[in-house]
Amino acid sequence: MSIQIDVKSKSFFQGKQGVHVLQDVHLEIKNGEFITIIGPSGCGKSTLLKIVAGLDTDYKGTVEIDGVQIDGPGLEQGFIFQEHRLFPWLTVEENIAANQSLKDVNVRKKVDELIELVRLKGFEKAYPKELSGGMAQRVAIARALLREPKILLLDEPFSALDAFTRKHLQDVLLDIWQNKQITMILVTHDLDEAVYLGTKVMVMKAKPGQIRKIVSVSLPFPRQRAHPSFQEMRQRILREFETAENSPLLEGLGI
Ligand SMILES: Nc1ncnc2c1ncn2[C@@H]1O[C@H](COP(=O)(O)OP(=O)(O)OP(=O)(O)O)[C@@H](O)[C@H]1O
Repeated sequence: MSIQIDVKSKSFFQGKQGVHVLQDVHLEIKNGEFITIIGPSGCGKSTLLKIVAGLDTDYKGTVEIDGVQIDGPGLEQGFIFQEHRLFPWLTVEENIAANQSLKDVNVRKKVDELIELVRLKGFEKAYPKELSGGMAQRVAIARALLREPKILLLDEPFSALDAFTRKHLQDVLLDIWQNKQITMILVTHDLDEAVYLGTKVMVMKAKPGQIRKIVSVSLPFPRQRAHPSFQEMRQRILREFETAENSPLLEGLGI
């Protein structure tokens, strides 16, 4: 599904104090694209994602999915948060099914397929407390996919995980994107992750949050992090941050 984002402005008000978070964010995302968003802390990445998810409708402008303006959360959009938000009292398969019955043959079939897709076979009956962080996040991804969203919105989904698990889940996500042809928007603080996954990397600037640059990444999948063309792309995006206003991000990248 294509997404037309036209956010003219977004502010938060606390009492009479207003924080101007987003200004003139215009972006067209084509069906099947994988957009990664990167930018300094507080520039409004999560706010923008919530607007596209229909979780925040209090802004000036419009967001359209396939030409239809959204006014709240819909079945088209799946949302994956930084923390997995699983129900601790439900097993893996029950969490994935959520409010649908596993006794329904169709639901059972879909849950089994998803367990296979997120590589959790053998853990169907496990409870969240028995899972690693990476496994729990895979359950959360499967749960979001059960509703067959056409758009998946991911807000720093792997940031709490160790580097090895993170790389593994990046590949799981690419598998899903290639198999299901879902339009993806992923917010990250990790430049490597942004370049590894995105068909386009959107670089934001802060105060107010705006698009600084959209860089197309035409490297073929699966991408090789050590390849010179990957490193060149990484450097090119990094240069977009080479201004004082974006220095907090550079610190976060350990550069
Ligand atoms: N519900 C809210 N009420 C008031 N202010 C908010 C609210 N949510 C976000 N903000 C403010 O809006 C700005 C943007 O927040 P947002 O979480 O979208 O940034 P971000 O780019 O995702 O940050 P980070 O990279 O640190 O997660 C911040 O200044 C934040 O304090």
